[in-house]
Amino acid sequence: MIQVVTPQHMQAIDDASEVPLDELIARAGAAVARAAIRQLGGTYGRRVLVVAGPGNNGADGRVAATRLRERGVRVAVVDALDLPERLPRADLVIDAAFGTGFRGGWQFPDVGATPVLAVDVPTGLDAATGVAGPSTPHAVRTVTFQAAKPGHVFADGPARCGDLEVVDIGLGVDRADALLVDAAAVRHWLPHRPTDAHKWREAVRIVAGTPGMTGAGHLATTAAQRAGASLVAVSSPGVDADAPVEALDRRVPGFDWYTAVLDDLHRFRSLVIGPGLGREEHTVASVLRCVEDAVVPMVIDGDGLFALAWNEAGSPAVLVDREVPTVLTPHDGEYGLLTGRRPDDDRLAAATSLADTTGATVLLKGPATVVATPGEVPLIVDAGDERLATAGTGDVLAGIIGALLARQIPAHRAAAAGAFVHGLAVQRCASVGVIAGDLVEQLPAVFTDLLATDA
Ligand SMILES: NC(=O)C1=CN([C@@H]2O[C@H](COP(=O)(O)OP(=O)(O)OC[C@H]3O[C@@H](n4cnc5c(N)ncnc54)[C@H](O)[C@@H]3O)[C@@H](O)[C@H]2O)[C@H](O)CC1
Repeated sequence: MIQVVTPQHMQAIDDASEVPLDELIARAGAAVARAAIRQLGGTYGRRVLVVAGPGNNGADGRVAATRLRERGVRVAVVDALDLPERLPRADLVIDAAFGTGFRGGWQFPDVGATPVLAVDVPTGLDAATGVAGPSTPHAVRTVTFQAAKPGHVFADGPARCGDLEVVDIGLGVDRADALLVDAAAVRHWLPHRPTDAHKWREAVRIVAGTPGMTGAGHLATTAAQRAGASLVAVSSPGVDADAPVEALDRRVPGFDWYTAVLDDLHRFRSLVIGPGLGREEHTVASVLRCVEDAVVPMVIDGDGLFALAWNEAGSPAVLVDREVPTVLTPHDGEYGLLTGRRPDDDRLAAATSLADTTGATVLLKGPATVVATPGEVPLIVDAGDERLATAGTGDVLAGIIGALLARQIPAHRAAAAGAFVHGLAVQRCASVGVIAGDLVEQLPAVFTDLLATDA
């Protein structure tokens, strides 16, 4: 997994390093020059313009300029604080104006259609949050050093950075502030089905869907099945319609259904509760009883999160006493319900603080999803895309995580692996018109490919 380190932490790592700054800059600049040559597809006859600022980012760019000249590239360097009226023509612009030390108020020049290679971060992109300033260029590639920064993965970061290259310049990272989840990690986390498997061994209990919202139960159930649950029993309170044929259809009344759910919950390995349950007072009461008394790991999603938020004592009070893992899956609005405030730009901090106050694993949904668990390094999943922003995809994610919990994967990894395969599933779908059920259909192939790949 790629390490993610905040800019402040990276500064501390730099300060503590025995490698002199000049040497770090020499290594950084050489890496930028190599990336530029790859981007140009050669050196002969190529022209590069370096926009170099007054700090270390500019110094990286000036070293790159020297290296490129040594390789025969025609290089012009312009001072970011003294830009000429007309920029020299070039095949590639290297943005070495400002990096993590940028404080705003400077405009990157208009370079038209010339591709931009950014050093560390495109100038104006906040390396801590990914929020771009008004003139931040859209780089085709960004070369950063030693570790990715949160700004590369959140908010405007991915669109402004282009392809991200993380180069080792010889700094020891003492600890990562987060890790970017990749296929190798998820493959490593997935257990093999034991030869003595039986259908109750990885059984998932689902409470989802109500009259008019029956799709939520269906999607969570089929997702859990396709993510490897050996058996799924589903209840959609008050619904008088068949569950998917392979699932156990546990019909429960619209009120006080918690007794029926808790009755034989010990036979299951996880409980998914919340999708499409509605927000009635009696529903809140049943959800809370389940959260208090459920003896298995659980995923609380959608209206289940609403129920937590409307508990008079507050959600932390219900959750901290649970002795088995809990995964909360809020989007920003649900996070706001739970905490009284939507997450701000620092999404790592937002997810971590909710995890710390509740003791739960928090999966904060977004274009880059954050998974935080007390005592664990936060995980970031950026496998999905905007096609996931459609009705029912959250129900699918909850079902997948329920299955992974039932397969005995620890909650932190189950949540991140769930988000990762959810993202891979959408990558296999059509570019337009994707519906949540399409993701479910892709899951067996996603798992098969993940397990088959060498790495
Ligand atoms: N471990 C690493 O990742 C390394 C990264 N390196 C590079 O160093 C920069 C950060 O360097 P720093 O000098 O701290 O910051 P900047 O170069 O971004 O600029 C600071 C410089 O600029 C002035 N300034 C800031 N904003 C403005 C503005 N709007 N107008 C005018 N002047 C401004 C500020 O006053 C300072 O003088 C990092 O991004 C990497 O590229 C090194 O290679 C070492 C290892």
